[in-house]
Amino acid sequence: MGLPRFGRPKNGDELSSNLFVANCGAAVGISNDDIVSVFSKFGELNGVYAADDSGTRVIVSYSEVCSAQSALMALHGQPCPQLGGRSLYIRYSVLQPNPQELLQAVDSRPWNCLAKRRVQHYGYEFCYDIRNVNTKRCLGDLPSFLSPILERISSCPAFKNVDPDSIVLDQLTVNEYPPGVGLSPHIDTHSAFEDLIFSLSLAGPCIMEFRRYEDGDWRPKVASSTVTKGESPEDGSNCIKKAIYLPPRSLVLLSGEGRYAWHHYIPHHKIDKVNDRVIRRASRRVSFTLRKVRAGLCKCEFPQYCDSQR
Ligand SMILES: O=C(O)CCC(=O)C(=O)O
Ligand SMILES: [Fe+2]
Repeated sequence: MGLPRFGRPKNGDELSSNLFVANCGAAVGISNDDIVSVFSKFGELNGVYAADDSGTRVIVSYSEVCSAQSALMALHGQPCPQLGGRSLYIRYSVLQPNPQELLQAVDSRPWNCLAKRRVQHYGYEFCYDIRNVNTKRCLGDLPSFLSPILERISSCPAFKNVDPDSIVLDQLTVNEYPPGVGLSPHIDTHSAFEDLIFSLSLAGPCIMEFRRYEDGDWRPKVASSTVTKGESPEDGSNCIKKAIYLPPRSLVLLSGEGRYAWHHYIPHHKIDKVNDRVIRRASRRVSFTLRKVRAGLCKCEFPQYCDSQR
């Protein structure tokens, strides 16, 4: 899979557990051991990597963001006596997930075939018959190919004030949709997962529609054989709708009302209309849905949609 790829954070205040360090490296007489000995004073290191072929720029990767923060504050712009008095230039650097590598990683693992799409589950299996996870059977830790994504999520400034535990995600469902295949309107079972649900789109785009049904569901309250026009998921005339476009490499986050009270739905279309543009679905869309399995009962403010409160 090659060396990890790092880049400048897009968002100016994005912290990271990785530092880009310039004026430092073999070409200016500083060995990797010297770098490790200076930077390891601030916390546990994952490694030191060449940032490019210059021999003067390295990436110092820590296990914890706070270690990187302390090292940056102490060492940036200061002559460093242990490194021959050189002044280091330091900034944060983020691990960049490589979409091709993520797709190769899942394609090298076995897929489970559902009627119209293929899925993989990591952490815990999601059982479609009960719309819940089997918490008694842990499938193990999330795979290492997810690390760059998990790191980007945990270092995102939007989560500066959230309980850090709420973004320790432990369940991944990978969905592969052929063109024309979508997903019926649903709310992820409240008792199965915590509040934050992330979905990363890869390979191809789609529209995700959000629907708020006042009576709780799109399904008729009578036997399904009597479904009439106006009660199919396609129709959706008895709800408020909002749609968002999910291009490849975008990450959508469902939380609060959007996670607990709105159905999400991927229309079974080969073509989507986005404003006035017509967007053709690619040969496939692969999504990585990341969630945290719920430990107790859901206590959300939307009891009409909540299986824990019914
Ligand atoms: O494909 C997606 O982005 C969403 C998948 C989803 O909603 C689910 O697995 O519950
Ligand atoms: Fe879902």
